[in-house]
Amino acid sequence: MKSSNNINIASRSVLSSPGAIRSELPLSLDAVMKVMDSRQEICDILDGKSKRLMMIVGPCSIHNPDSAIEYAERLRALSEEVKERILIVMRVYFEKPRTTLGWKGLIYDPDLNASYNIEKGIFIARRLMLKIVDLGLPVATEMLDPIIAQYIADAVSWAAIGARTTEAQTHRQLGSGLSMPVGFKNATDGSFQIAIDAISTARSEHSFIGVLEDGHVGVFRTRGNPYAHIVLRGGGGPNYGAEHIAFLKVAMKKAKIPPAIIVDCSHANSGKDYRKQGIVLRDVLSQIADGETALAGVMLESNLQPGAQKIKPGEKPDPCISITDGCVGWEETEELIRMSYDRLGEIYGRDAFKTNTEE
Ligand SMILES: O=C[C@H](O)[C@H](O)COP(=O)(O)O
Ligand SMILES: C=C(OP(=O)(O)O)C(=O)O
Repeated sequence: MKSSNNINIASRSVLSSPGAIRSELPLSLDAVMKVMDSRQEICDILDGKSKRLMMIVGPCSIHNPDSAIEYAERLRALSEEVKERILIVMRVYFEKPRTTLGWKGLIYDPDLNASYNIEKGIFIARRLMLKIVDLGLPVATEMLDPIIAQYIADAVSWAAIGARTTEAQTHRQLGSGLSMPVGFKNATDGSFQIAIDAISTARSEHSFIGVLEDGHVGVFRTRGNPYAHIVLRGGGGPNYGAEHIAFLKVAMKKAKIPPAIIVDCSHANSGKDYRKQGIVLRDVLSQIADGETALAGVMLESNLQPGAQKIKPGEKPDPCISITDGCVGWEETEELIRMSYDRLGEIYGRDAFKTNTEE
């Protein structure tokens, strides 16, 4: 029969519902407590109640679950050592927003060969997130597809809305209903007004259509997310300098948004050169030393090995090197985190952090 529909659809298939996958891979009570506790720690940092620096650290994208676990084990051990002054949250990114075309992340294409076994990708991603939570590391991820959020959000402590989607109503609505603090990136051209608008929007109530636990379509009514905040990622040059922060704070005040800012040391802030992330981090720490209290956290793109590689058809990529943006390697990651720990001790004095460990 002639149809006016699905002209450009090559095929469709059923995907297990969020509820089905979540009950096959449930979050234990202990994991729920860990997620809730770390979300609260992040809120305390964003509120300025805790002087700790949040460091969101990890691969640009995960393409090999075993390497991600090895990375998480190292990061977990280090996070224990620095926890008095730094809250480490691991970047566990499974969805990549592309400028044009490219691999879209482990959830979309877990076999890295354009076979797009999305159901397999969701299982791998959720299993991995649960393992990382069990290890004791809070998880950060980008929420790109609003439906995918239903499959993984319960394991996530900090969410990002990326530069390419911050302006979208869909993502602002999604952010308004997320249970964890959500960071909106500034636009790819470097302007931050769309992020400020996104934050005000996500802090408000919304009604929209989404997918329910059982896979049916439903209407969601949200309360608004009081912990929507900004992430500066640069664009057309860096935007983390003291002059940018001062300018941004005026705009945030005007929009009645609390002054909590995260600086992404990668992307356009490093000119996409992973070796420059340390420069950004050091600048942020200097601003904190100069008395800037709005800088709540930083993001570092880091992997077991430094740099990036291209996926070659028919070849397995090195499991320890990024297949998206270049990352600092483990050695430099450790150095940067330890340097930040020492610097924060110098800035605030050792006693300033006591309340965080005496709980
Ligand atoms: O963080 C990753 C990338 O910067 C983002 O996904 C865009 O990548 P692309 O410009 O290579 O597509
Ligand atoms: C895609 C990312 O960043 P942005 O949205 O800032 O490009 C990312 O952090 O992986």
